[in-house]
Amino acid sequence: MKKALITGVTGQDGSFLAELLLEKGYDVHGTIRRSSVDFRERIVHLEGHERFHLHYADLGDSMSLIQVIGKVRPDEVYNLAAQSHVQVSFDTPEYTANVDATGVLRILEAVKLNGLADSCRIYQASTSELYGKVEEVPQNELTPFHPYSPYAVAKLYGFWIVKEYREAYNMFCCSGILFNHESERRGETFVTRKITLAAARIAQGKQDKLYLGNLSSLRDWGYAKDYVECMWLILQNDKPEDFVIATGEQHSVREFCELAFRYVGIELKFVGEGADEKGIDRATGRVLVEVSPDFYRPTDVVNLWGDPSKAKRELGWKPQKTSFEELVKIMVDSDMAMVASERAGEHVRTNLAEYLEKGIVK
Ligand SMILES: C[C@H]1O[C@H](OP(=O)(O)OP(=O)(O)OC[C@H]2O[C@@H](n3cnc4c(=O)[nH]c(N)nc43)[C@H](O)[C@@H]2O)[C@@H](O)[C@@H](O)C1=O
Repeated sequence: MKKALITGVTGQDGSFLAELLLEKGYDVHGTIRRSSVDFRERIVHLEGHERFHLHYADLGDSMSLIQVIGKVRPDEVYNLAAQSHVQVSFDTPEYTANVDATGVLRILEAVKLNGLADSCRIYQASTSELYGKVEEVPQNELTPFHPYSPYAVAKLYGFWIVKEYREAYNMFCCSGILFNHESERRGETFVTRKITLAAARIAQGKQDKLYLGNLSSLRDWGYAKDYVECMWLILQNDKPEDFVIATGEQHSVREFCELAFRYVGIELKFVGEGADEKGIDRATGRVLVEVSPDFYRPTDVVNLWGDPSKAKRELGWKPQKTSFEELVKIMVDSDMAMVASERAGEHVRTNLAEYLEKGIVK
């Protein structure tokens, strides 16, 4: 039985990957951080599974990583833990560098120090943010990087240190350069989930308005559940290599918004430009979407569009298994049900949604 260790198992990708690896018969170990609030919501259904195990560890703490890797002795490590919010990285740049850059080095060294350099395969969660202020469209594995946020600069170190350990020590370590990938489990402060949650709340009379930043920003959005399959495929490949994972399709934040509101029965019309742009309900004339400069970033990445040809060709991966339209529908349906339900924990989300609405949390 193969053993996998997933850092960041409580996140969107970690939880989907844990499910996939359990289905494939792996013994799955995940690392969690101590927190006074419970953030195990996405994995609570896996707890109690005989092949699912949790350990305390932190990417900022070498000793914890050396210990957990020494104890588990995994065949595969998936390093998905990160401070993953780009806007937050402008407020916490040093923390972001510690976790997203040096944290990757700590994982590599922990594997090496435990004598697993020849046997353990390592997947590093890299990102389309490396392309940042893009130098070509669409972006593939040969496109030059131009990171454009503290998050992206930290992730660039992660990418290069993985490449370095592969070449210097012959380790099987690879980066998946994943473009934006979303789902019903996406954190509520990323733009897609912020929109689907707000659309559901507005449709059910629980929120008045949605405040967003740059509506013209373009992204290549895929379904996270499809993308974790590719993480696994990258580690099953004959040789360690880096891959772009994307759908090959591009949409704006505005388009995402229009579609999400359409699914809850509201047709939006966008009028105005820049910070004055508004999304108006065609039926009632109510302004439902407004732009708030609070959500502008000091430097923003505005034109991401991935070319997944290499992953298709060499891994047999199928992009767009779930289409853009299906993705938005999955997220809206889930949020409509969640907002309508009175289930435990709802109050926590309600408060967060109110904070989002007021711009207290980005
Ligand atoms: C691949 C990459 O994907 C994610 O990073 P991200 O692309 O920054 O994701 P996001 O959903 O925060 O922003 C997308 C775009 O949407 C614009 N935008 C407008 N209005 C709001 C707004 O109100 N909130 C947010 N969050 N963004 C907004 C914002 O300015 C940006 O241009 C992370 O998983 C990251 O870890 C990662 O690696």
